Amino acid sequence: MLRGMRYTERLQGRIEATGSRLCVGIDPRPGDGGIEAVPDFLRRLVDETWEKAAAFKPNIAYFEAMGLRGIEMLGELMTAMPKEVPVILDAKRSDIGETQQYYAQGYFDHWGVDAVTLNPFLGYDSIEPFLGWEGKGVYLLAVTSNPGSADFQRQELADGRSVFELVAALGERSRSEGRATDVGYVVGLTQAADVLAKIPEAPLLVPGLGAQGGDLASLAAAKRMAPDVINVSRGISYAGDARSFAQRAQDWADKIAEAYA
Ligand SMILES: O=c1ccn([C@@H]2O[C@H](COP(=O)(O)O)[C@@H](O)[C@H]2O)c(=O)[nH]1
Repeated sequence: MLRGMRYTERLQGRIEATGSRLCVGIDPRPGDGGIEAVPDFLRRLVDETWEKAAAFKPNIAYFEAMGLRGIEMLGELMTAMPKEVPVILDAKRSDIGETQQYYAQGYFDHWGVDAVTLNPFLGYDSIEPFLGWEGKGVYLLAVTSNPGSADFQRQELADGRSVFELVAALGERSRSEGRATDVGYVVGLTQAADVLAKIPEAPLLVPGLGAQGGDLASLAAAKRMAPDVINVSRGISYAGDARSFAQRAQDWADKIAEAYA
């Protein structure tokens, strides 16, 4: 990382350098080869896609599911990552501030990830331990891509705002306090249509393209300028067609670029 650069500046630089807003999701599912075939899968996925990737997003769940060897593999993956490509660890962490300090230290300091997803349900003091890290970013879950986002996140309050706008207010607070860490939001593409206009300028991590059937039309209509990245996991790793990882990544990157043109 260049000294003094904020996370979103670095991400914007990567988007401009590649012309791509594709975030390559890394969610390994051991197949017939078992767990020991996973490192080779990870190596091929990264080698074939990094030049087209604005970011990588390993989801920690898939590594934890492989036990201690899986955590070791995530460590090896972090060591092997091309330094040009920001890594967003999808961990969706949430706890009291005292404990969150240790997650922040682990992910930012020891593992060296550039950004992490957080669940904001415990409120501002729970995200604060992540906010003092120069060059780092957090993405707060605002409107997730699953149908259950209607249960809380999209509920309307008495003053007409939606709950996800309270999440956006946490990021605004962090900005107004001049915190070192950049705050963005997770907005599922499957739920994005009415949401984007209410979070116009913040950087978004947008999952839901590919296997979940999200439609890029809502992003195209929003004419967004922020350094958003759009995640595709299964649509690259497990599309079940004859294309290589590289071809699939290029195809998604092109479609996303068209939506942002
Ligand atoms: O709202 C959310 C938040 C996170 N995810 C994660 O993104 C990927 C999506 O995988 P696909 O295979 O491209 O569907 C996965 O890691 C999810 O846990 C999400 O889908 N929605």
